Amino acid sequence: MLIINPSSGKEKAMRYEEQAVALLGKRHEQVVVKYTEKEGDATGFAASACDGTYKTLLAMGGDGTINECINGLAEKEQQPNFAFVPLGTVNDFARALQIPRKPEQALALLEDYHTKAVDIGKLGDRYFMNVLAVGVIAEAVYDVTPEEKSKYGHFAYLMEGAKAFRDKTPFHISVHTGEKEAYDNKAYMMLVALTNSVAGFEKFAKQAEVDDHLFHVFILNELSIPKAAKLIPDIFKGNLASNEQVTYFQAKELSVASDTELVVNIDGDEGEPLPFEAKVLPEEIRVVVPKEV
Ligand SMILES: Nc1ncnc2c1ncn2[C@@H]1O[C@H](COP(=O)(O)OP(=O)(O)OP(=O)(O)O)[C@@H](O)[C@H]1O
Repeated sequence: MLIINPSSGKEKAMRYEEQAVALLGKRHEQVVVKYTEKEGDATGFAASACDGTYKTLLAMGGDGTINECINGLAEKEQQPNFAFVPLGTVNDFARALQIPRKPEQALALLEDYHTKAVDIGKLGDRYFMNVLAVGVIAEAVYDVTPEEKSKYGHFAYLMEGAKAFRDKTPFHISVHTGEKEAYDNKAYMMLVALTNSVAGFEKFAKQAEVDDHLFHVFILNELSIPKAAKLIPDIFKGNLASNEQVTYFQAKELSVASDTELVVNIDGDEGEPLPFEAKVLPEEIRVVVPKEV
């Protein structure tokens, strides 16, 4: 099955349809093409590709479309392998899996066809492949307009994030990992990363492997202006875990609560209000990746 979000990546997806169908046709007897029209379509199509007759699901779209496909595939018994052509602005999942961001090169992976089983996360009845976020950055994401996104790419998020920090107010958050209390204090932001790449910063969680069965939790627990100056280079260099304003730990499951009204951001989209529980589903999705990954 080929799922195309015709609106993704400045309408680039349609240009690659023919090439994608030809490549899939070399390996498979039949190719079914589905076009999304609205939110939820990709999830529905991906779920229908788990009926046992499909061997490969190829998606062409941004992180939103990929997240939707994962929501259709997760915890299904007869999952096809999942391939994708990243056509969004940020493409964190592609960065984490070293899937080329040039569409022709991403499509070429279908000729070599290596797969890797990767972890995803589950929160309530929703699944995610990249990141959960609580706090200022999470809210800043909603303020980024499509125009800013196409003009500044992932730096648009950083700019909104920096603006949000001006009006900083910490909230209280308590985090349990299984039975153990891992954090119970004030925080400005919490990020739970499954992959190294967050908001386009490939070293953000450099310790994260796509199949390590772990959440990598970063809590910004302090925010003083002189120290904040070190935060940005630490994000670029991958030293966030050892930054003195950051508490870092790993977990297989999390339960998170706050006495402030907060909403968790799931892979860049607005999710549920706190509290929430989340767990890793180890090696849940088989993704077509470059041989060396
Ligand atoms: N035909 C369509 N026209 C407009 N919007 C669509 C269509 N089909 C799906 N969508 C919406 O597009 C969203 C996903 O967009 P996606 O993230 O894949 O691409 P993008 O916006 O180009 O990527 P990015 O956000 O990284 O820039 C879906 O959640 C859905 O709401």
